[in-house]
Amino acid sequence: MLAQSAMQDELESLSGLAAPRIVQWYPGHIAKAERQLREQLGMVDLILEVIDARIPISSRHPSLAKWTHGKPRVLVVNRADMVSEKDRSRWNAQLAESDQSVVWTNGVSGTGVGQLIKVAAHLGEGLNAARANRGLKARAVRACVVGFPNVGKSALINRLLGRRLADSAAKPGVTRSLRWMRVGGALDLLDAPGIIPPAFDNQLAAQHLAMCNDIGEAAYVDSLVASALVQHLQRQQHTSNRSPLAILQKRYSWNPASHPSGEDCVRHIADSLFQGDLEKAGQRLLKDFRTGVLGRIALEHPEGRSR
Ligand SMILES: Nc1nc2c(ncn2[C@@H]2O[C@H](COP(=O)(O)OP(=O)(O)OP(=O)(O)O)[C@@H](O)[C@H]2O)c(=O)[nH]1
Repeated sequence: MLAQSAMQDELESLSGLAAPRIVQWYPGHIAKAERQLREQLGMVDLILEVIDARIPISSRHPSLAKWTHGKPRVLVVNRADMVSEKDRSRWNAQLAESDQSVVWTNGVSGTGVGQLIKVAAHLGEGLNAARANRGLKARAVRACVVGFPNVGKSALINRLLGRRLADSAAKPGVTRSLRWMRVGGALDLLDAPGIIPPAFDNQLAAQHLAMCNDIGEAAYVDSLVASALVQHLQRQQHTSNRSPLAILQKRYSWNPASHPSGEDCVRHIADSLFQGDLEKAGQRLLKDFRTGVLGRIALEHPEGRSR
């Protein structure tokens, strides 16, 4: 799978962080959805694997390659608007080395969706050429949209359909059942609920998913995840006055010289805005990150280092 070694490097390089513990639940409806999805995969021609541009390593489902048995997969890197152009081109260079087609999208504005339809149509032509050779009639290409919760699958499907059919909301676990939808005459789409592995062996990947709110039904302490996020940003060594840390300092009058650690930062916000309530401070900080108030921030980089 793409960048597995980079994933190890990236995640190991974070091991110095104060590590919040992420306890993941694997509720019955997710287990059922995964079972149904795996049954449907036999009927599918093409996988549209949607990942989060901020965490292109941690948001790849570890079992997908095994389940899809060499079927063509398009890597749909959604939330392209949430990372910088520089980060996108660094990832592009790395992703170009894999044999998967890669399309960057924005599920809200629809940027990249036309390209995605073109790539799917092209793969569909190959499929129908093979069918014609076997004396079979041409048919719509069947594509399945797969990914972690909250990465933007439903938003993308609505963009592909050109109308709002799939429920899309800023919280994980909105899509609860599988259903087929038709895009024009040439593409059938299977919308699937977000899937997560039954357990997270790698707590650091789980932290990244928690920071981005892509983890589905999991339990974690917001203040600890927020504090790990601040420490992560501190390691990225931005220098500009529009860097995430500079925005944080200005927004919360936070002085890292007197309050140096991520935990100090959360505590400072708690004391100054929330009468010492660390959880409210953690939630505010995570919201700032997730809504882009702190700027465009990629948490994972292809070189295997956080920056
Ligand atoms: N900034 C930004 N937000 C996006 C993008 N794509 C989706 N979103 C937003 O992210 C939130 C989650 O999107 P959904 O489409 O519901 O995600 P999902 O993967 O279907 O979620 P589940 O139903 O939990 O599996 C919504 O508020 C979307 O508007 C994107 O490319 N950029």
